[in-house]
Amino acid sequence: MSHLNDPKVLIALDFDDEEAALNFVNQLSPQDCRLKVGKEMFTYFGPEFVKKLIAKDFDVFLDLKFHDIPNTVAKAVVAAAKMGVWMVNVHASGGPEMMIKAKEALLPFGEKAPLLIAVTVLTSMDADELSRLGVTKSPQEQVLYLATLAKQSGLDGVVCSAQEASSLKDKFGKNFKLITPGIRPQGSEIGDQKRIMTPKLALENGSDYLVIGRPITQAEDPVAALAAINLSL
Ligand SMILES: O=c1ccn([C@@H]2O[C@H](COP(=O)(O)O)[C@@H](O)[C@H]2O)c(=O)[nH]1
Repeated sequence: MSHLNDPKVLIALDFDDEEAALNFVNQLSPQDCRLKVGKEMFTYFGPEFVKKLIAKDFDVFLDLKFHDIPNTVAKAVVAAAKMGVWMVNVHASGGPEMMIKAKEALLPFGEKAPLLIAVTVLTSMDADELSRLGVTKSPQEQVLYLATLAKQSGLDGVVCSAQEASSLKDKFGKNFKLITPGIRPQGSEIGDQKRIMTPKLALENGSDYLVIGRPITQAEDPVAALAAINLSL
């Protein structure tokens, strides 16, 4: 279900221990955050774990970043929709045909279809890393290029960094959702993220949802860390 107060923080539940993750989740309210399940937890604990979170009334973003041939990706997003997730994603670099097929596959779910989002350029990548892939555009230009393909393919929004959010909001309007990982409250460890921003600035820049993992889950008091972030917004 979608909550009336539309919590902005999507907590990245990157745990290798299901009990520890559920102990943490049991201290949270769906009014204060949504939850993201990514490749680590899904690979360990699968759809049953996702269903446990949904049963606790949380909106779940299934962050599996599908990238495959159109038929396979379309079937995978249908499986996600049947699980009841709120949001699911694919890689924009899988191409327009793949994105269009995925969107079409969700049509039978009507209003219950999850939001379908395309990953543009990972927030762990900077210009150097992109150039190692043979991409000579800047991260900003490449994000804009892939976001344009996603928008033209009928997707609901993109994953990008908050550094690109204001230009994407200006170009695509308020209904095209911008999901931004690489969020780092002042003073927190940057880790492997390259294109970062604080939670407050990210929202001011046009982010719709802030994906935050380690600054919350690795904090001494994760519940207090979430509360402090929500208060700062
Ligand atoms: O471009 C992307 C896409 C996805 N992610 C995911 O978000 C979280 C970020 O966690 P932190 O601990 O806050 O760095 C993580 O699950 C990634 O897989 C991303 O970081 N960047």
